[in-house]
Amino acid sequence: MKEPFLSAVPVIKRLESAGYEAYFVGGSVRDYLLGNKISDVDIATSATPDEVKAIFPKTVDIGIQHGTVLVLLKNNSYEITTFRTEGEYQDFRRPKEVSFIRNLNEDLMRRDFTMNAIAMDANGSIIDPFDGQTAIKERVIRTVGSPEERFREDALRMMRAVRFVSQLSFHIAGETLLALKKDAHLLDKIAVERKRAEFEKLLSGDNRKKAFRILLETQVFEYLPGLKNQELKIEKLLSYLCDSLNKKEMWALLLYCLELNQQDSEAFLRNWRLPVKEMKEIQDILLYAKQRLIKDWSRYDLYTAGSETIQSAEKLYLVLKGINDYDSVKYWLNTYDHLPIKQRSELAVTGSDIMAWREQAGGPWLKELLTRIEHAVLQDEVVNEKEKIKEWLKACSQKSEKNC
Ligand SMILES: Nc1ccn([C@@H]2O[C@H](COP(=O)(O)OP(=O)(O)OP(=O)(O)O)[C@@H](O)[C@H]2O)c(=O)n1
Ligand SMILES: [Mg+2]
Repeated sequence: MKEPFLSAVPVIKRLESAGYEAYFVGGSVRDYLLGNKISDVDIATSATPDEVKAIFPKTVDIGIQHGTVLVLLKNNSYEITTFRTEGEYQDFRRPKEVSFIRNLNEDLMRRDFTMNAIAMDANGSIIDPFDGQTAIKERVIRTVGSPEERFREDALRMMRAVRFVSQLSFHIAGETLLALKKDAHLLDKIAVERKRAEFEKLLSGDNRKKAFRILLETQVFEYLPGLKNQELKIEKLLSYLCDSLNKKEMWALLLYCLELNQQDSEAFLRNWRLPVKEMKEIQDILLYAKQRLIKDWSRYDLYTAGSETIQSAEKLYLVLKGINDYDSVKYWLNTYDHLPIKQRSELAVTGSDIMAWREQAGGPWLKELLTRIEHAVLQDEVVNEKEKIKEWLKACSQKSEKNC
C-alpha cells in the first residue's frame, strides 16, 4: 500500500481497536487499482457518526444526516461514512434520511457501479463482492445489480456514468446503457449544482468526445440546462479536436457551438449556476477567441485580456481553426510580457496629475483621456514617464487631436 492510504491507516486502526470495522472505499480504491492518481481517501465504518466522534478528538459534522463525519488528524482530513442503506428514496433524489447498518456488504450493495463498490482493509486486502476488479480490468461501467433500481435511487448516477466514460475512458455495459436511455428523463429532478459537478468532470476528461456522443445517444443532454433540443449544435462540438482545452475553455467552446449571443450566453452559464467570476472568465475567452477569428491580437486587446485569457482564447482559436500548433500561444504571451504596462495603475500619470495640468475638474473627459494615454503608451507613441507624457499631451492638444 502507498500514500495517501498509508497516512490514513491509523484512522482505520483506531476504529478497529474501538471494536468497529472500517475500510477504504469508493473512488480512491478504484483509482488505486487502476494505477491512477488518488484524490480523496474515503473511509466507511460500522461505527455510527456519534461513535466516530467519540473516538477522534477533532471532527467536523459535514453530512451527519448521511452519516458522514470529517476527521482531522495530523494535518490531514478524512471523510468517514457509516455503513448505510439509503432506505426510501424520494423523487429519484438522494434520500433525506439513511439507515445506518453494521454490515459492509449491504453498504457496498447500495453503491452505484461495481468499480466503485470495492473495499480495502488496513492490510491492503480487497473485498469485492460484486466483481468490480473484473469491471476495472475490462474497463466497463456496470451498475451494482439492477441499473434501473440504482438510477431510480439517485438519477445523478446516470451523469456519473457518462463522466466516468470521459475521465477513465471506460465504456458503459449494455444493460446499464439501456437503462440510461430509458431513465434519462429522471435527471429533471436533480439539482443543477450536482449535475454541474459531474458535467465539469466530463468536460475535463481525456475521453470527453466519446462522453458527448453518449450524452447524445442516450438523450441525457435533453435534461441538462440549455441543451434541450440542441442536438445539432452539440454534434458540431464533436467536429473539433478539443482535448487540449481546459474546463473553462471547454465551456467557451460549448457556447461557441451553441451560437448564443452575449446575453443568452450569460443566461446559459447562469442556468448552470456557475460562479459569477467564472462566468465572466468564460465569456471573455469566447469574446477574444471570436475576435481572433477576424484579426490578430492588438496590443490593447492583449492588455485588456491579460495573460490567462490570452492563453485560453488563443488555444480556443487554434481549436476552432483546426490548427495543431502551440507556437502562436507562446508568441502572443511573449508579446504581452513585453508590453510597457500591464494595468492602468502602472501608468506613470494619474487622474489627479492630469486634472492639475489641465486645471480642470474630473469628468468623462478624464476617463477618455486616460484611455487615450493607455493606448499611446501601449503603441509606443510615448514613453511611460510622467514628463514625457506631459509633453506628449501638450503636443497632442496643440495639434488639437481628438481626445487630447
Ligand atoms: N450518486 C452516488 C455518488 C456516490 N456513490 C458512491 O460513493 C462513492 C464516493 O462518491 P464520490 O466521491 O462522489 O465519487 P467517486 O466515485 O469517489 O469519484 P471521484 O474520484 O470523482 O471522487 C462512489 O465511489 C460510490 O461508491 C454512489 O453510490 N452514488
Ligand atoms: Mg471520491
